[in-house]
Amino acid sequence: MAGEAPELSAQERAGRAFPVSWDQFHRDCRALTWRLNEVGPFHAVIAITRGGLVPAAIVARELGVRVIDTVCIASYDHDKQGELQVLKGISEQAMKLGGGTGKGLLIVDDLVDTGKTGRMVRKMLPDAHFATVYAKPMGRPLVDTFITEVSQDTWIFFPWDTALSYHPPLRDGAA
Ligand SMILES: O=P(O)(O)OC[C@H]1O[C@H](OP(=O)(O)OP(=O)(O)O)[C@H](O)[C@@H]1O
Ligand SMILES: O=c1[nH]c(=O)c2nc[nH]c2[nH]1
Ligand SMILES: [Mg+2]
Repeated sequence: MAGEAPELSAQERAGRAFPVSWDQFHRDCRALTWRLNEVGPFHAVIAITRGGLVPAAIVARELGVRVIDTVCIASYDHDKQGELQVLKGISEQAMKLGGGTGKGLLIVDDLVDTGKTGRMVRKMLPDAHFATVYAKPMGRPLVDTFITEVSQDTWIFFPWDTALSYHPPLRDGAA
């Protein structure tokens, strides 16, 4: 409708930016495994795709877990949150390893934001341990182990979504 303000994306609403480099992400994943090592051992890692794939690989390597499964969920179209869609569920084999309830399984994602994605996977595996690298306050209660909390109005920029680019100086005309 004419005159109506365009709907802001979750990223635009966030306001603050938290860019994460590959180095930083690797360090944060390693820090996460230090904590998880106190909780395990785990029979398998379940990565929430796609964001959970990178931390799942690092965590599984550090913890010596070789069984990795995925639960494929789509919600954000770039930065707009829509209805959750389960594109692929947890495999029968991984379900069996977790005794049907997820006991001894480790769910890994890059972050929890509103908690919508995490809540859906927790329902599938109520007894699993849920770990994320980053957590925002709304999703935090769902997570068993995480490394860094950022405010709800922060958008995290992951290294696989970004590239180096020119950044103008803070003061006008200083370029
Ligand atoms: O707590 P929530 O508000 O549900 O948001 C968190 C989820 O959003 C992102 O995934 P996304 O749906 O963008 O898909 P992707 O992992 O394929 O990028 C992120 O990787 C988490 O899985
Ligand atoms: O790259 C991302 N950064 C975020 O902060 C976020 N929250 C939900 N989904 C997200 N994706
Ligand atoms: Mg995701």
